[in-house]
Amino acid sequence: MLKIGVFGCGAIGTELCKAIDSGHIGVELYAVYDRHEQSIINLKEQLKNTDPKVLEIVEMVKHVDLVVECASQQAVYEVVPTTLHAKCDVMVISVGAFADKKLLDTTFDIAKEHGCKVYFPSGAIVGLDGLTSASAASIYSVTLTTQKHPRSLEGAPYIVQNNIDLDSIKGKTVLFEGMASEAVKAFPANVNVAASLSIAGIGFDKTKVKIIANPAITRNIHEITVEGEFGMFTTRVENVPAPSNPKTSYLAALSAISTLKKIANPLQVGT
Ligand SMILES: NC(=O)C1=CN([C@@H]2O[C@H](COP(=O)(O)OP(=O)(O)OC[C@H]3O[C@@H](n4cnc5c(N)ncnc54)[C@H](O)[C@@H]3O)[C@@H](O)[C@H]2O)C=CC1
Ligand SMILES: O=C([O-])CC(=O)C(=O)O
Repeated sequence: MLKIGVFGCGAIGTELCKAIDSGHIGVELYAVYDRHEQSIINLKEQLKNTDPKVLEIVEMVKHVDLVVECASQQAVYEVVPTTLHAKCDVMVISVGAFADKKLLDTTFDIAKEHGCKVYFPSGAIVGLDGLTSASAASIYSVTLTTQKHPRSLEGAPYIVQNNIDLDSIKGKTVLFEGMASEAVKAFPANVNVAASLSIAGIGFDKTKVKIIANPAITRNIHEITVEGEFGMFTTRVENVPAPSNPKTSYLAALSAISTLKKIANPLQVGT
């Protein structure tokens, strides 16, 4: 059975570990890690059947087949190279880190050299299957429009640096319009989805992103429009936020769970 290490015991890591613990995925939860001990304790309290070891990444990769990074863009710099050098596969949730072209290129090179896989789940968006299919021919444009409640944007570097008072936003307000390369740095905990779109499609410097604060909504809304040689499609998802982290959509946790199921399953459905 595939041995899994989960790096990051927050909203996504906890849902993923609970799903593995339920026995429905068919993989073994071998180890977990978080820089906050309390997050590990909280996660472990929710497991009924397994008691994973707590191992830092350097130790974790000696024992597992696949590491799931669900921590932060900063963690990707530590977790991904260490995992691949140990000849383990890695699933990355904080995909925005790969706006750093050097990191993306290095990751590709190490993975290729060691015959490892790097998985980027669809996360909180729908439509990556269509974009992946469409990218076998020319893609003309990819646009992401994200709407979140102002509370979900708290602490983002863009908000802090521009002294934006989120409490004063009373109606639907466009806060950011630009390319994915800037968006994932400006809102690192809000639009990692822009990074997955960029990697699947036409890259970080051509994928357009609009971020809207909307105090009237309770869900995280992501709309995607893709135009290309294949024609055109639009998708829209209204995501229920994860209970313990309103920045994150519950669908992102489900996407990590489903990607793990896909890895463990001999049948592969979808693009
Ligand atoms: N690809 C996608 O569609 C989505 C990606 N995300 C990203 O996934 C990641 C996880 O999301 P959540 O579980 O909601 O976050 P969270 O904030 O609930 O949990 C993250 C956990 O990782 C730990 N952590 C962060 N950096 C660390 C480091 N360098 N070393 C050790 N532990 C570290 C934190 O202490 C925290 O317990 C975040 O980067 C988030 O922005 C979130 C939603 C959708
Ligand atoms: O969960 C979401 O709605 C999207 C998100 O936070 C991200 O992509 O970082």
